[in-house]
Amino acid sequence: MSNSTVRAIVTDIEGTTTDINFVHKVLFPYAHSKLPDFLRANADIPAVAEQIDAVRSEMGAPDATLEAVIAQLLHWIETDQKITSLKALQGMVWADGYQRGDFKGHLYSDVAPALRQWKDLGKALYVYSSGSVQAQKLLFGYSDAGDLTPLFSGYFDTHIGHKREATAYQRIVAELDLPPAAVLFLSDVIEELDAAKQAGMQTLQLVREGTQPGNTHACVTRFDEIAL
Ligand SMILES: CSCCC(=O)C(=O)COP(=O)(O)O
Ligand SMILES: [Mg+2]
Repeated sequence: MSNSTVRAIVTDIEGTTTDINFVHKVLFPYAHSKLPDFLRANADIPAVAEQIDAVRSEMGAPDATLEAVIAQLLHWIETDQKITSLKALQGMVWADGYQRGDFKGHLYSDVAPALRQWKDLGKALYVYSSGSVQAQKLLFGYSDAGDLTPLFSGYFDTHIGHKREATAYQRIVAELDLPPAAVLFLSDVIEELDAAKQAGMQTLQLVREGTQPGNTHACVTRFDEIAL
């Protein structure tokens, strides 16, 4: 058992556990190519219809045709918008890709061993990503290190709030029922770390290849440099 003050760890995905290139060069293009036909085929399924209506609402166009909705979604993918309805629909499309073996969820080689070690030390592990909870479970469930979902106690997406807003982190610590200072947030993005720190959480920046280190949060380049 560890004596560290950290009792729970909340990790970002893109740029933290996972190469940004996997998200931008594999997942986003896959969604871009498959989403139009997925929507045309499944628009009447209630879970899909609900997200299509949410897109219309986000567009401020309640009567938008399905083709207009598709065009909007493709534009949001191209411009990497973190819009909850887009993220939900992407998760549905990626499910097919993972299940068919078109790709596996990329994890840096240091991630799975560290997660297992932290879990063995009694730390509760959570994910917080702009990707939907379904997309998070798929990435860790079909990861290139195997199914890591049993390691996690919970998942948060933009339903809890946006990642650059302190209120999202306040809600997460309330859900965890822990003092904020007992929760460590890991991310590559300074604005996310700033928001988590503002909520009272401990923070660490992951400086993976291509990430610019900041000077307001402690930095590591790999999960195995994190001593708990
Ligand atoms: C959950 S895998 C897909 C990640 C994603 O869609 C995304 O927008 C990345 O967001 P993050 O908050 O992990 O940087
Ligand atoms: Mg990130």
